[in-house]
Amino acid sequence: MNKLEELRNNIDQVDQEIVRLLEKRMIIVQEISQEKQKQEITILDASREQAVLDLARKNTENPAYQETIINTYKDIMKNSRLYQKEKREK
Ligand SMILES: O=C(O)C(=O)C[C@]1(C(=O)O)C=C[C@@H](O)C=C1
Repeated sequence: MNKLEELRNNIDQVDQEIVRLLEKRMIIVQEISQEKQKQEITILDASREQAVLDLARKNTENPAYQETIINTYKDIMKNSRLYQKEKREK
């Protein structure tokens, strides 16, 4: 295996874990969504999103990766809101 293939194999393994964890996160999002619907709470909670971003920043060890990881989290939460919105419309 050449170096590029080997590195891409490493990414595939990490991605497998990421997908597993994202699915785990979505199961919780689904439960939160139902609970917020029951309590008639809006989907967007800006202060909670800020807290999630603060924690992600704190958990990032290498400052060089911070911006990328924060942007990824913004995307994750944007899609989490989209999922919740689509569920409510059904
Ligand atoms: O914690 C919530 O209330 C959620 O709906 C979950 C979540 C998230 O994906 O982390 C999504 C939307 C909210 O704006 C805040 C956080």
